[in-house]
Amino acid sequence: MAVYTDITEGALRGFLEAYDIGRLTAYKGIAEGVENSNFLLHTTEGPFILTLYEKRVNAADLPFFLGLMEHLAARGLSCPLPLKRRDGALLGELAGRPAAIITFLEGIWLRQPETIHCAELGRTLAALHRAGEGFSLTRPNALSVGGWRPLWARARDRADEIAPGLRDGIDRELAFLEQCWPDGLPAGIIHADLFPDNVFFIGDALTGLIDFYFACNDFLAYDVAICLNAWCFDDKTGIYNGDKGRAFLAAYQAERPLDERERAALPLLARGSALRFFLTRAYDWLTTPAGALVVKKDPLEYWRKLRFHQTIEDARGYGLEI
Ligand SMILES: Nc1ncnc2c1ncn2[C@@H]1O[C@H](COP(=O)(O)OP(=O)(O)OP(=O)(O)O)[C@@H](O)[C@H]1O
Ligand SMILES: N[C@@H](CCO)C(=O)O
Repeated sequence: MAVYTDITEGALRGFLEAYDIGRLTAYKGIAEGVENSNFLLHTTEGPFILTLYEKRVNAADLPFFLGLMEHLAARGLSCPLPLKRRDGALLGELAGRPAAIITFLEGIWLRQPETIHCAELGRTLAALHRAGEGFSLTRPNALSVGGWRPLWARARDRADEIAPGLRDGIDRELAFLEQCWPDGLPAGIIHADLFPDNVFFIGDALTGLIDFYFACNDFLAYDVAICLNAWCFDDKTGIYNGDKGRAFLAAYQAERPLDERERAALPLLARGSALRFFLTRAYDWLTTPAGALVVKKDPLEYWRKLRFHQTIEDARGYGLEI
């Protein structure tokens, strides 16, 4: 559930006076998501999404996230557009939290994406990378190689409670990745959390991307590796699906071919991105109190994916034609 901060109708109506979006006719909290509080609003002008930014989002990053959505939407990417208040600001305050209204995107996210959806994703990820060019603000990726050790330090001592042997396994992997992490790959704006729950479809057509609150500047191929992890493994068996991987990579490359260095780095980037999601999940797993309303995500799913990537010698292992 993700309504951490409740709002009253009176406060909401007051907040909406700063906008030009018609009269409020209904609103309700949205249960999905774990980071922020989201509400679906209906006004006489249509549906909108209201987001109250919670503690894990650094308020200093909000101009980057909101500005980025504006930049991408202006370049034709289908993503929410933050609405300007009458005073021109994108951000206001509601119930003591920074708050913004963004446009509503039609579509639903797919619990079991198929090969055709992975191809749509590849095409759109490349479009996102192209559309991000020229965005004037920057935000380093706090969850890339430099951020992993501090995160690990907060989970390491209790890691074997998740599964015996994890502490040593992750120690070794982290040391290896810190030593071998590539540098100088093509970089730009990445989404950094493009999981199926952040991608909407109607039928087989991709209608838009949401949740840019991990977006940052990093290697573009790191985003590719995140998607291989999040989209191309079979949910039930945990086995890598070469058809999905091939379709995703071919569609991406049709719009933005990976260069030789990116291809060579793909297995490492896939290991790193699996470690990144393992670490945040492990931390949450160990620190979220029992009985909390948020559903904890399984860190071991990402440990298993990481172990698979350790066996991959080159990008052909993911279905990339070389
Ligand atoms: N622009 C939008 N149009 C339609 N629905 C939206 C939009 N933005 C958010 N939603 C709905 O709100 C839900 C939660 O949004 P979102 O994933 O951004 O929340 P979050 O708490 O920041 O997420 P996460 O836990 O994935 O980091 C989505 O699954 C979707 O149902
Ligand atoms: N997509 C992340 C959650 C944070 O958005 C995960 O599956 O671990």
